Order: sequence, then C-alpha cells, then structure tokens
Amino acid sequence: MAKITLSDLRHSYLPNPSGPEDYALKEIDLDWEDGGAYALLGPSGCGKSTLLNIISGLLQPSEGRILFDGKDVTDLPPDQRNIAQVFQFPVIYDTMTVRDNLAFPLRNRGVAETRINERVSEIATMLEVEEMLDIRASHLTPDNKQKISMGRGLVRDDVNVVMFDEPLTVIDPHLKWKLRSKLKELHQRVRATMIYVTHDQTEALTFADQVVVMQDGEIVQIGTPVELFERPQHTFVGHFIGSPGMNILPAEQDQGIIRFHGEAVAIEGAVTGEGGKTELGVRPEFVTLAEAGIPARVRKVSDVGRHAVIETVVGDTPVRAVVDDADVEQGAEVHLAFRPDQTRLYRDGWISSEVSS
Ligand SMILES: Nc1ncnc2c1ncn2[C@@H]1O[C@H](COP(=O)(O)OP(=O)(O)OP(=O)(O)O)[C@@H](O)[C@H]1O
Repeated sequence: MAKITLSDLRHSYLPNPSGPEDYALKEIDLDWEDGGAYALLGPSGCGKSTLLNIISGLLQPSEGRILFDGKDVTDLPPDQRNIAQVFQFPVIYDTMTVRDNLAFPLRNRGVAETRINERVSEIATMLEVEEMLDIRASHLTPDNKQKISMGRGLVRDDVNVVMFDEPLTVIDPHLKWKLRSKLKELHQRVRATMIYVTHDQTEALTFADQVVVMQDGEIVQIGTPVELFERPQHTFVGHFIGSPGMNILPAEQDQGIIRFHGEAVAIEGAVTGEGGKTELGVRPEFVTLAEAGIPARVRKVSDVGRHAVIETVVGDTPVRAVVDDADVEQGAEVHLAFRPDQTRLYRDGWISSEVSS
C-alpha cells in the first residue's frame, strides 16, 4: 500500500479556463498516509468523481502532480497505477462462482493457485461469505453481489490503494448499517490505504479515521469525525455534518461584543480578523431553553427517539435546539442559551474565533 500525495492539483473541463469558477477542482493539496481510512465527503457536483478519476488515471489533471510513495504517477495510465476500485454497482461475472469471482483479480496477475486459495478463503471469512463460495454469482441477492464486488477489491494485497465510490448505493437500507460497519472492520484487519467516496455523512463518519470534506471544487476541512462535529472550520461543514446541522446565525460585531438579534452572545474565545460576513455557529446540541437569554418563540417540537428537536425562531431566524425532554409546546415564548465554549464565530464562512486556553 502507498502514501498518496496530491500536489497543487487543479482541473477544468474547459479548454481555456479563466477564473476559479471554471475549475471543477480548484486547488487540492493533500497527503493520504499509507494504511489510512479516508472518506471524501461532499454534495453532488463538488468534484469527488473528478478527484477519484484523477487518482485512478482515467482523467489527466489540468495542473499538478499525483505521487504514490513519492513516485510521480501523473502520466501513468490506469492499469499501471495498481489501484483496486469498488463501484456503485456490483462488477462481477454472473456465470462464475463466487470463488472464481474472488480469485479473478489474482489469476489475472498470475498469482500461484495455492496463494489464490489462501487469499480467497481469508477474504471470504472476513466478509462472512464462506458458504456462498460455490454458488454461481447470478443466484446472489444484489447485497451479496456487492459484498463480492468489495471482496474483489480487497483480494489483492499488492495494490497502492482501494477506492470505494458510493459502494452502498444498491444496498437495502436495513442492511446498509451492517455493511458499513463491516467495511470499517475490514480496514482494521487489512490495513490498506482506503478512500471511500460518498455524499452520505453517516457512511463517511462510520468508515473513516479522517474525512476530507469538499465543497464546490475545494477542500473545506480535513479532520476526524469528532473534529468535524466539534469545531467545523467552515459553516458549510457545520451545516452539512450533524442531524440537524449547526445553527448558522447572522451576527454583528460591535466594539468587541458579538450580538445576535441585538443580544450579546459569549463565544469560545478571542475573535480573530475583522469585517466580512459575520455569523455565529452553534450546534443544536448546545442550545438550551433557559430562564433568561435570547427571546425566541417555539415553532415546532419533534420527537426523534431519545431526543427532541425544538425549532424556534428569533425574530425571523430559525434556531434549533436538541434536548433530552421537551417540556414546551408550539407557540410558547422561551429564552435560549448557547453554551459559550461551543459557540464559534465565522467570517465569510471561515472560523474566526479561537479556543479559549
Ligand atoms: N465530463 C465532464 N465535462 C464537463 N463538466 C463536468 C464533467 N464531469 C463533471 N463535470 C462538472 O464538474 C463538477 C464536479 O463534478 P463531479 O462529477 O466531479 O462531482 P461529484 O461530487 O462527483 O458529483 P456526483 O456525486 O453527482 O457524481 C460539476 O460541476 C460537474 O458538472
């Protein structure tokens, strides 16, 4: 397996790009460490497939280099990059047995039959498909077909990286969580460099040790799931991750005091920078109903299992709170308190407050 470096990467599908808006990938600098579990997370159109195709060699970047373990592979064709890929839809041979499907990538490379048998049985055990080995692939359910596709992606131990491109798309919703945690377990066992591409935060956060969040052709944050939840570097990350996402609220800065709808709000630490569009970010989990604080009106209360989501409005700005028990009704006049150490300031989208030491 290999460390993957993307250096000064930019890509435009246009022949003569002029401004940043002409680039599907704006400026990507990234190191993926050998053996890491990474997710590439972002909404449709943010550039995930473009980046994946550049790494696999299907697409030549307009600018920049791709290195595997320090070796420049930018000009190498896909078949010389030694990458395994698992796609949205199963790629298996229906007429072959599961065993032969799993063995195929190894036979193709002339691996000895004894080694093939060993490896196929290892992978089958990991995926818990031993009893299916002699079944013809055409008889499998779509979920099991995709499991075998994953097995084919994992069976070679000489690849630089295994890339998963939205691999759970075809999986039945109630089986998704099972395969999600299976993949995580597989990574812990095989310790290969893995990149998991998805627009689904649950899949990304379950699988990856490090999540790369993309928006509009740019990386907005790279972090552990906890880092992305606790201290989003950009309002997009705050909003995109979490359910419901972070409250992003219009704010003013007035002689060092931050105000929301005229009310002074304490934030995590010192404010950095000045000017720009100023916003507060506080996750619903850190908003509480209090005796005193910011006056709000309750618009809706929804029970979501162990918690309740209280949707309030301050003036006409919606603010959500997640609470353990919602002893309040629609239309009630309440006060909101934000937990100061979990309240951040953002300027033009980027974090602009410091953690208090
Ligand atoms: N072959 C192409 N020619 C021109 N523009 C393209 C091409 N492929 C992608 N784009 C554009 O590049 C941008 C990034 O697209 P890309 O497919 O990489 O995003 P994505 O995050 O993978 O989205 P999705 O999840 O929908 O596949 C989008 O604006 C898209 O319209």
